[in-house]
Amino acid sequence: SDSAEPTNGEEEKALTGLAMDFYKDTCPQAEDIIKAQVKLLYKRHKNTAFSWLRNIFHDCAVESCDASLLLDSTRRSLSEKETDRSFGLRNFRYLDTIKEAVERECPGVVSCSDILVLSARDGIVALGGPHIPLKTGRRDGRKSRADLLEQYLPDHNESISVVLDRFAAMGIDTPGVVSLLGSHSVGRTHCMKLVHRLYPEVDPALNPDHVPHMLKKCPDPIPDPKAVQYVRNDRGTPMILDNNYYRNILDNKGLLIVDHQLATDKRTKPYVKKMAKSQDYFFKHFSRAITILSENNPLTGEKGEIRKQCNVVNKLH
Ligand code: HEM
Ligand SMILES: [Ca+2]
Ligand SMILES: [Ca+2]
Repeated sequence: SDSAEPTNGEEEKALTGLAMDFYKDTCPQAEDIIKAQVKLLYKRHKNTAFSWLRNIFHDCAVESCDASLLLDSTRRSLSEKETDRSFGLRNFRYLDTIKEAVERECPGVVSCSDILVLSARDGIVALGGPHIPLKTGRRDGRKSRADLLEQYLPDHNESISVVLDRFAAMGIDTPGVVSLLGSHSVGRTHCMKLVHRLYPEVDPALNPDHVPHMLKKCPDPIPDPKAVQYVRNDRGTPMILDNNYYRNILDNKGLLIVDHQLATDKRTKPYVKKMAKSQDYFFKHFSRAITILSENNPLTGEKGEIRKQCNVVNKLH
């Protein structure tokens, strides 16, 4: 018979520790406050939405969605933010703004990891992407995972095999990976990560029509790491999370080696083509993959803590 019990919030919590609207009793306004802050901050600083989206990858894919990404360096440990893989991550101060707004209503209740995930969710909507219902109830970790980071985050020139393996380990399949890379439909890439495709010779895989623009934006073979020199990831619709990325990479205008490989590898190319044709198909897989990513190995129950300030762990008394 089909008499499966409908699951309610309590049962959900018992299974994964995460639940829809986890704070409904302890801070019912939490999600509305976050949404309102995201709207306000996005209006003033559009590119903070790129950061919110990138954060969910850089936090959740490294062991756990535990806000380890947000910790500052201490005398004893290097922060994840200061590693090479994190190059270009920015706008952390606006997450602090959101946290402060939530703390004013409900001090000590809502975790930085949930704020990180919900700001990504609401940021995706601001960028024109899908609304993705996501669970909450994550707690914050107490240590930087800078030492493990390279095991989890693929580099810009990684092979597709390695990329697929790393995401498969989190339960994300091939179309899921292809959809997540669609995030490179917004934002920018610094010349630091691009010059190896331009100097000493231009990578013949690059579309010759795209090269003059890249050379103009990145005129130095060895860019000053402090200079803010970059190329926009998607020249067509740089501020919108849409499927234009897939048309770019099929047209050999992908900036990173991984972007280019995604459009040429026989395992990923069929999905790239489908996503280039159908925004709905892209959004469907993107929503599913973001959900899985956001539920990667959370700290729940008694584990971890609710950080008071997102960039430092709580003091133990
Ligand atoms: C194989 C996996 C990936 C690699 C190697 C990769 C690498 C990079 C690199 C090198 C940049 C340029 C950073 C800069 O120079 O400022 C970048 C930008 C970006 N990435 Fe990825 N990425 C990957 C997957 C993802 C995923 C899964 C997401 C989101 C879920 C994402 C979101 C973004 C966003 C939004 C930007 C633009 C950031 C900005 O404008 O500040 N990336 N990525
Ligand atoms: Ca983490
Ligand atoms: Ca776009």
